[in-house]
Amino acid sequence: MEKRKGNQPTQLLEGLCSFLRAYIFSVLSIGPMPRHIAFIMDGNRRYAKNRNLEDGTGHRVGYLALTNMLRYCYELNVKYVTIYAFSIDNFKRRPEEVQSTMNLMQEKIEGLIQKDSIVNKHGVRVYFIGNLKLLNNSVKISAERAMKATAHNSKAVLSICMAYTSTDEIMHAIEKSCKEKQDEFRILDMSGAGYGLIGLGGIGTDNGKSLINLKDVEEHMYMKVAPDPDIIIRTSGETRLSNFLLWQSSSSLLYSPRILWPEIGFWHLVRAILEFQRNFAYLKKKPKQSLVGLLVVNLLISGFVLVLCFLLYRCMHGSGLIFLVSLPLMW
Ligand SMILES: CC(C)=CCC/C(C)=C/CC/C(C)=C/COP(=O)(O)OP(=O)(O)O
Repeated sequence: MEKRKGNQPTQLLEGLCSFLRAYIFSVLSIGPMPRHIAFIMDGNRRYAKNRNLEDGTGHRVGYLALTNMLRYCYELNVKYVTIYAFSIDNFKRRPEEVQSTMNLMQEKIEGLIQKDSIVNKHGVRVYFIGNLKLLNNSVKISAERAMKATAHNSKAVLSICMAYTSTDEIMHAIEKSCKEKQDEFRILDMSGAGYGLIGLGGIGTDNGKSLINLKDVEEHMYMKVAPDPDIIIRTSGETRLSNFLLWQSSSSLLYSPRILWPEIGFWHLVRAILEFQRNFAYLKKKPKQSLVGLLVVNLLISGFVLVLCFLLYRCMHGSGLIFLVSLPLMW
């Protein structure tokens, strides 16, 4: 009984926050919305180091930040989310560190399979993207189980890039495409039907046609499960892509807030989307639209947030005067 009473203010606050988010999201939706957001979750170890926390704590807090981000994305109806969870280069870290990161990943992947997990709650299908052969056996089995367990979910797609780099993805796609073409030739060779069906003069001939084309390669990219990302968010202020989605990011907005991944929050996502909307015409090569709509969106969000903060402050402290005085500092 006591427990329920103690939880009431928290529940009330949570309800208020989700109402506030719903309002802001509906205002944001006036503008063009991203279909696919990708995250480079940079700065987990630095977060722990800056706070003298144990090794690995940064990644645990980082996972909490990730679940919040996913929730906001799904509330916003962003259908595709991709995360850079572990790069092939990360295997070069100290073996104990790699092992403890893998243990954490496995624990979290197992968590995704649970009925009440964030992905099952929102009907999200999970894909593990990358050279999964490089993962240790138990993590690989968990990843495969999670893909199978969520295969019936169809509302959204979460791509978890593990043992991934873009160069590896591109090499893999080219190798697969060449192998596929070689197999086609072999079958035609054996049948004696000639190469007319695939429009080529056979292996080794130079008739001006490529052996493989763009479509073949794209067909074998790991990331073919999602459209190209509209926004890539990389924390810790870094503006490099670090071998992440290089093939897919030619028209993506890169947003790099100067915070470490565990510190990422709702407002960073809102800012990234506003930035995407501001640059939409440039990114998508569409004719420029009037900025009035965006201005209205900004004003509506800012006005609403200010009024709400003012009311909250009044409820908690009796007077809103200090709030109004400290407003310029907060903004
Ligand atoms: C379900 C699932 C797979 C969850 C992933 C959880 C999670 C937060 C992974 C982060 C992994 C990672 C190597 C981040 C980069 O930070 P860093 O370690 O490079 O930190 P630094 O930038 O401070 O060095």
